[in-house]
Amino acid sequence: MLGISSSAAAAAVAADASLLHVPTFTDIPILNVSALIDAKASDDSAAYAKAIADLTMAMYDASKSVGFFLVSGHGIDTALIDDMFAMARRFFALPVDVKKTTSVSHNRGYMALGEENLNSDAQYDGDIKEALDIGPEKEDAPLPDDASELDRLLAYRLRQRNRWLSDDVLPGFKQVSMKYYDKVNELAEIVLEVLASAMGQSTAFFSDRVKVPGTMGQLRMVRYPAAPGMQSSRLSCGAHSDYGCITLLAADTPGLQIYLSPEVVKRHFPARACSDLQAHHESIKYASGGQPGGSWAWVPVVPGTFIVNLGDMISRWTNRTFKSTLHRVVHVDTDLGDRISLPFFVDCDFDTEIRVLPAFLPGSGKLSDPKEHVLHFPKPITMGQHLALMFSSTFPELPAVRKETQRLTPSPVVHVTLRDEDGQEHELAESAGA
Ligand SMILES: O=C(O)CCC(=O)C(=O)O
Ligand SMILES: [Fe+2]
Repeated sequence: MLGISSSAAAAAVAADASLLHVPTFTDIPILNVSALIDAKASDDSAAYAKAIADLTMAMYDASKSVGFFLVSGHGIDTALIDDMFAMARRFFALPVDVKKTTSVSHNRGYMALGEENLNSDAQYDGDIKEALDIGPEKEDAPLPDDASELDRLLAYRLRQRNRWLSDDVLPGFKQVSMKYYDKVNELAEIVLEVLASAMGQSTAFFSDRVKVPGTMGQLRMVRYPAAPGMQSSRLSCGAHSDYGCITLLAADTPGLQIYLSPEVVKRHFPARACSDLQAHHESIKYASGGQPGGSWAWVPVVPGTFIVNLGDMISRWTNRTFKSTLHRVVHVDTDLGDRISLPFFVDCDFDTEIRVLPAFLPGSGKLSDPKEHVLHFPKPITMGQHLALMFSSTFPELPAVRKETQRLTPSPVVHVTLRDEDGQEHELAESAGA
């Protein structure tokens, strides 16, 4: 199904029309990874090298232009994906009190409607969604003795063990969830090998930064009730960029919108459509490098594909050459029922240092954009520092984490050097999380 159904027009009577009248991004890049999966399964190193080489340029282009693409040929059984959606629906149909018994801490367990606000600058209240977060079931890697205080805080706050309902309440839920987790995690590893190659690195770049394989994924099940009267001041999911490396999303109902840059709008939409587009001048923050003058666009639901997007860490490693694109969810169409989506977020270990790669340094880097003269992130940051800063802004009731993060991150403000066309340097200060 592409875009939004016609009955959304009726809902638009009540909803803020500018949220709905955006084009559908039918040209979204598609990467077929089946040859790569076959090469890995048969341990054929020549076929593996060829498959990586064949996908590298497409990944580079998709990452540089939109930071969003579809992955097809992924080999994950449709029946498993369908089971996961059906299980998620059954979970959300349970009474809130029962769902709440799985709540552990942020990023694990149940999160009630309105609890998270992904754009607290623009939304007066939390996202119109409820969710369940699941981490790896394998025993988390114990923290090393010399783990920093910040690592300990994050492990405690964000990475607790899953708490399951008893099997009588929801038979098979844990089994299906973990099977799905493992399969999507395997796919994530494959996509990250291609992404590493597009970043000019060895294909093991990301796996080298996860000490215990499979421990840095987070499966989220989300239910968005249709909200016909939706306004831009409160969305199903507020505009945000993802914080980590990549997200693999399964969705069977439209609702996801991404913010396309003016260049992508010009390239993909005819001039007439262009002039009709809404220009959204929201405050654009995070590492997305979003600019006013672009447009929101629906991401089409294409059966048999995962929607993949890059997170802030990739934007940092590549000095914003690869995009960590703003996105949001708008679900007003009651005829479509509740919207269920299954994002799978993949990070690296908390102590991973993110420093702009030499290949992406402005001026000298062989993969950098020749038009780019600014080093956006002159100071490295660790994955953990970035996550802590982001979570403390999206969960307003986490003042303790915010305070602790500020205490444990001695210099959250970094200085950015801007070079103008005459070669003059200008110093600006920015938050390390931005
Ligand atoms: O549900 C969706 O389509 C996207 C959700 C999302 O962007 C997120 O949870 O980070
Ligand atoms: Fe997201």
